[in-house]
Amino acid sequence: MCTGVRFADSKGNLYFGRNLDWCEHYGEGVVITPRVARIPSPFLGTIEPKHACIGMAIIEAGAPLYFDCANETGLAVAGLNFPGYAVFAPEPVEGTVNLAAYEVPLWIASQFSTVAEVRAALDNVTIVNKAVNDLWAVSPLHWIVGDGTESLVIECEADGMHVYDNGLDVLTNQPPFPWHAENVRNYMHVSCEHPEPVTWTRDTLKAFGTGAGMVGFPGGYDPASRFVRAAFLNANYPAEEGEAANVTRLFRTLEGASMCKGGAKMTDGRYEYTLFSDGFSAATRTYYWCTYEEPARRSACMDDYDLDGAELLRVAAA
Ligand SMILES: C[C@H](CCC(=O)NCCS(=O)(=O)O)[C@H]1CC[C@H]2[C@@H]3[C@H](O)C[C@@H]4C[C@H](O)CC[C@]4(C)[C@H]3C[C@H](O)[C@]12C
Repeated sequence: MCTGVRFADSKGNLYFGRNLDWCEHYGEGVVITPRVARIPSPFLGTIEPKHACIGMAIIEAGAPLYFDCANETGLAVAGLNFPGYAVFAPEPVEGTVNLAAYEVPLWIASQFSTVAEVRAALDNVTIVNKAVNDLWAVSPLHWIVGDGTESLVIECEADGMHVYDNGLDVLTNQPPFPWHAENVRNYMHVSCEHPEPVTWTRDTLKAFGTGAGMVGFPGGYDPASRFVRAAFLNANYPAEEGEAANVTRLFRTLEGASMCKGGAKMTDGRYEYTLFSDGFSAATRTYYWCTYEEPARRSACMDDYDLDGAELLRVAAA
């Protein structure tokens, strides 16, 4: 499973991150796509970035296949698993902007600077069931896109593409986003406030202690439980000042929905767990990440690299 989260600081700077919950690595690393890079694209010919991007990716056939990425203007996107629901167009559709599913994050982050721009552009986009080559299958993903103001969700199903405004600023996995947005209503009673004593018949009931208002908060690793946890924490986390405190907020919120080995097995018997967490701060144009084995956060600031180059920069292994 995966979980994505977005929020902004008091100045409107985007903080956006995700957990990558899975059972194996793909050789991924932190990759910068500079502005002069020309990325081969099956339907567009090339993608010519308007904005430099940074994110977690593998590089295949000259293209950065981003799991998630962000750009220098403060727009970010993450792909999360959506199996059983994701259906992409079998063929490109003439007269539309045709994107292979693997290039959606790069296209969004390299071409746009706001969610509003992305929403408008998606009116004329077809996401095609096209693999980068014979080595990699098409992943059944949906995407969360965020900026300093808002976020949206893109889901392609058998009945076409859906673009949802996301008033909770989180995403997990299946079922589709509207189901999760309804399901959170089952948890409206969950509160971070300390409950006041109440009288039942002749007894006065007092809370055992802190957290009493959270009884009923779902603890599971299933997508619905993680969605509620991330949405609650994202909504209730107190506003913070400064980069360090906001990055801590991002990673602690993600940790609230993360998966530990031993909790959930995949159908093949392997444990699924949070291989890594990563995130972007638009305030400092810095990408942060940490892994399951090494929780100390590492970082790469876009300003420290040549964003006007033509070559993809693999900054670090995950
Ligand atoms: C497995 C990852 C999603 C994790 C997740 O959401 N798990 C949910 C588990 S469950 O089903 O809901 O049980 C996804 C997210 C991004 C994906 C990767 C990116 O799309 C980049 C390339 C794209 C290529 O087509 C396939 C390899 C790949 C390197 C993808 C492998 C895999 O599908 C990734 C890593």
